[in-house]
Amino acid sequence: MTSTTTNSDIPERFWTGIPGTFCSYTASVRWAIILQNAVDDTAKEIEAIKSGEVKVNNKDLTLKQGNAIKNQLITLREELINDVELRQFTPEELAVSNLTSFNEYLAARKGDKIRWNHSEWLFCEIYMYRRINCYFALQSEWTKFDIFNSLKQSTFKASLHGVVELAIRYKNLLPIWKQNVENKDWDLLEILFKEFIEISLWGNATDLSLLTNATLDDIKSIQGAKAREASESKIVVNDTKLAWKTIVNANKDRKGPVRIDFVLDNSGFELYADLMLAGFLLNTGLIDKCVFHGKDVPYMVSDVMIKDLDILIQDLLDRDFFPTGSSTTPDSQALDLFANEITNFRKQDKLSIEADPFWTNELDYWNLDPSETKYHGAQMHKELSQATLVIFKGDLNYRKLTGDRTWKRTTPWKTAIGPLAHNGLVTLSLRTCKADVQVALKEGVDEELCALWEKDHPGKGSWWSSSGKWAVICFSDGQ
Ligand SMILES: O=P(O)(O)OC[C@H]1O[C@](O)(CO)[C@@H](O)[C@@H]1O
Ligand SMILES: [Mg+2]
Ligand SMILES: [Mn+2]
Repeated sequence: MTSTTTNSDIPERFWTGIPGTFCSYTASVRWAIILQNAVDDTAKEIEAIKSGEVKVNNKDLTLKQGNAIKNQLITLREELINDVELRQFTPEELAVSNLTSFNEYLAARKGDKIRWNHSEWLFCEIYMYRRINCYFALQSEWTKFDIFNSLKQSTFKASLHGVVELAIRYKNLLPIWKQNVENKDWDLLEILFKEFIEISLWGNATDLSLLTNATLDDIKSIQGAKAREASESKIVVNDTKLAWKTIVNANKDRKGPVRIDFVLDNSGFELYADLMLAGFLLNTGLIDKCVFHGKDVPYMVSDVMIKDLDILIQDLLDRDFFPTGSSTTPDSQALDLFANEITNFRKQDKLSIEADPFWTNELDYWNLDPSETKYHGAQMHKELSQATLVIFKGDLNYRKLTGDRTWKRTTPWKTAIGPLAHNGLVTLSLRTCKADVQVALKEGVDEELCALWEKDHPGKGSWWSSSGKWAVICFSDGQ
């Protein structure tokens, strides 16, 4: 595993005890809120079962188990608030979930007395979601219950405006895409690639200003460029052109099927935006196959599980979920068309979704390398090596790519991603910035944005990178 960084100059990871960081704020404030929401949503499910609104096989047992889970979550929240030492997973928890790597981590640091507010952020945050998941996995009537599903669904439902906008744009562009399969207008395709990359990038923002009812001419017009310029100004590192070149080269000297993999982030609108990008790439013939990598357990509140793709398609076809009038209205037809497109892609095996345990353990992506043979790092590296390009979505993936370390913010991307810079994977990180870690900035950019953010957030200027208001698009050719 050749890496451009030697051990000595690899900085510490972000630590929940560093005062004044977004990381310590997350540990001391936000996690307790996330846990309280889980308690509340469990209580709501229990009430719905009691009232008969939710039908279950064995009502008494389900209610008894539900109350046990609710009390365990309340206790976990108290542990967090009392900043107790993190315990190992028990043998019965290990029996239902892949968690040995977490116990190894804790055993190796026994002396450090790892506590909630005294731990590496990356490990501790993921550990918390695994602790939550164990409570459900250990109760026979709750093993398939996704405690975050109601939040995932309510957020997606609220995205109606953006969902319809995108579906109509897709329907309008489809004929143009199909015309480009044989003789490609590469300039046009590049403009559309940039547009759909930005749609996927900003996935969780539903007010996609790019998506006014712009016609194709608008996109190519000055006005379109102005709209794109506005949103591009928030992208402080932008390697889109390098990713585009990779796709063009793969098309021009086709040595076999062209495949793009997505290491997914959030379900709902972000997954929907990812499907739009996949639809563009598949319908123009730029790629033959798209592989989505989701999570095997509920994770980071909103991350995609395989069942969430099925639910998304059902939601698009459900006139109650998205009230777009009768099935003959233009909006309903656009949603139905898109849902059927995705269903057909899956039937034709042009789109598949998988969920390996690697994506929900605490290992950072420096372990996405042939050298990691214990927890599927090598296996996933082999799997992703079949792709022309691997797109990593969102902030947590970015934190795992960079090891969530306290790098100088001008650290080159290829330094921050360690072995991934040289182990053959061609990668693109599409990240809305929601954490302290930030690299690959040009000289002066961080100072400028810190000063800007400081104005309205005294003492927290550097939290601009945790605000979700800026984004980065970072490419590595893996060579
Ligand atoms: O869904 P995303 O973009 O990965 O964001 C998840 C991020 O949200 C946070 O919880 C915000 O702090 C981070 O811990 C995490 O990296
Ligand atoms: Mg996420
Ligand atoms: Mn996200």
